[in-house]
Amino acid sequence: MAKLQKPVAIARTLIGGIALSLDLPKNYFEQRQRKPITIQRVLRYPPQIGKVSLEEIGIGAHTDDGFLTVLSQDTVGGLQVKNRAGEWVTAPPVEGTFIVNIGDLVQTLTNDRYTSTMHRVINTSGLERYSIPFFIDLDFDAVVAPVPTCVSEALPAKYEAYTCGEHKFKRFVDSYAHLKGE
Ligand SMILES: O=C(O)CCC(=O)C(=O)O
Ligand SMILES: [Fe+2]
Repeated sequence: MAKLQKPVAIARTLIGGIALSLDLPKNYFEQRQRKPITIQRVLRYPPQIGKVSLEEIGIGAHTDDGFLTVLSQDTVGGLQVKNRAGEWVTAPPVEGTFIVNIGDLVQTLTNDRYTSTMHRVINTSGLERYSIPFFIDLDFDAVVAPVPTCVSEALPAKYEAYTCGEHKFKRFVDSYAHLKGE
């Protein structure tokens, strides 16, 4: 439990900061996070040796489908992040720090002012890698649409409203080929 408290506290602080950065009250998102969907996972990446096909890497290129991800990784490395210029850059482990990814919900809420980070893991270190991502979303039925301060006549809303649960479900189905079309 103690281990979970740190990412939760970091996420809460950052979520307040994101609201303030958008000229919204600090607790703006908390009103939609009374019982937010949260998941913490432990991931193990076996080492990959030789020529690595992009279809068979540790975790393929994706964005996180929630609000924020607070990730701790061991010292092995392998996480890569796509920057705005479209280049893959490494996100090396830095002791005592967490990596924070912006998720899809923030991209919609901010009308693309903040974009969800494309990232992937390729573990060619020859060692096992472990990471522990903590995902925090909104309430299942929270409505997600661009917030008023990110919409103007010059910058109309780019997204139709959807619920957090709808988006998570859609992304879940999209990531498993056998569930599509059911
Ligand atoms: O293991 C990592 O560094 C990233 C994990 C990740 O991107 C995910 O679980 O969504
Ligand atoms: Fe991810």
